[in-house]
Amino acid sequence: MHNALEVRNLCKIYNDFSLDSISFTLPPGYIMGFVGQNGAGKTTTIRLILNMANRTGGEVKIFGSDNIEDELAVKQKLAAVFDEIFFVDVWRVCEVEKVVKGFFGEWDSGQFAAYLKKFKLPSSKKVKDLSRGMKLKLMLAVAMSHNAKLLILDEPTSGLDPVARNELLDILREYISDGEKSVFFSTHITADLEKIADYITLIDNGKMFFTGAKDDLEAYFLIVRGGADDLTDSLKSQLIGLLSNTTGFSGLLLSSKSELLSERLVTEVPTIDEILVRIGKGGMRNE
Ligand SMILES: Nc1ncnc2c1ncn2[C@@H]1O[C@H](COP(=O)(O)OP(=O)(O)OP(=O)(O)O)[C@@H](O)[C@H]1O
Repeated sequence: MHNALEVRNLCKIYNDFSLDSISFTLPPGYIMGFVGQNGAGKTTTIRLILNMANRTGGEVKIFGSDNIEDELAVKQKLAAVFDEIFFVDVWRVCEVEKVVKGFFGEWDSGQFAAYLKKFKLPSSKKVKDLSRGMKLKLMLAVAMSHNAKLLILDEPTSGLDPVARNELLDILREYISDGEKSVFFSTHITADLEKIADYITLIDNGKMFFTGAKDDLEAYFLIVRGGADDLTDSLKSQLIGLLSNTTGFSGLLLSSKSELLSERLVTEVPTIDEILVRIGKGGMRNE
């Protein structure tokens, strides 16, 4: 069986930013969270996957098909939802279907009506009069009503209240429950990753930092704490997000570098939040 999404050595060069050899694999039936600081290159990666920007190098396969050579076939298999709504303000909810269904080969009217009902979307309201959460639900209803096998979402939960966020996570979990569909979503909200992501890909300043199962991410790093005298030069050069003062230090270390640790140091398993915060502070980079 093909992977839902395979990204290999994806590169994009802008004047002042390079996306450098991004690679990851998402199997069918799973959810992958895509994380990294502001400006890390998440939206750029998503735009390249969707062939909305020209890549400098690398390849993208969606259910085994190339995203450029087989673009038409690939587009029927995927659905994307961005932060901004692309429906015209004056359309009523009930009119959206008439306009969008022509774009998709396998539009399912019954499914769309079921989502409108489930999401409690008032069919007579105009798009401009919907709340942010309602607009997002409307975009999701469209995205999930044409039998797409891969749903790609760019920061879907940002700006939603906790109740709407939880609802969305439930919707995504239900969406993949048949084992054939997959979700790839970028986010800054680590609680969402903890709740629903099976896999995580973490990029930093356009470079790969980690990709793999969520549980492996936490095993991939250690938080190291020790007294000021225990901070050797070799350890210091490998620590990410080092915080130090006259009494001691703490930092993030790749578990594979644990040979640098002495018995006097204390180690802890970091949360995803801690990993992101430490990476944000800088230090050693995965070259
Ligand atoms: N069309 C473009 N032309 C030039 N530079 C661009 C273009 N699009 C994005 N960039 C640059 O690429 C870098 C990565 O931007 P991108 O939007 O991919 O980051 P991001 O990880 O999605 O950030 P955020 O979390 O803030 O949404 C930024 O430095 C941005 O200025």
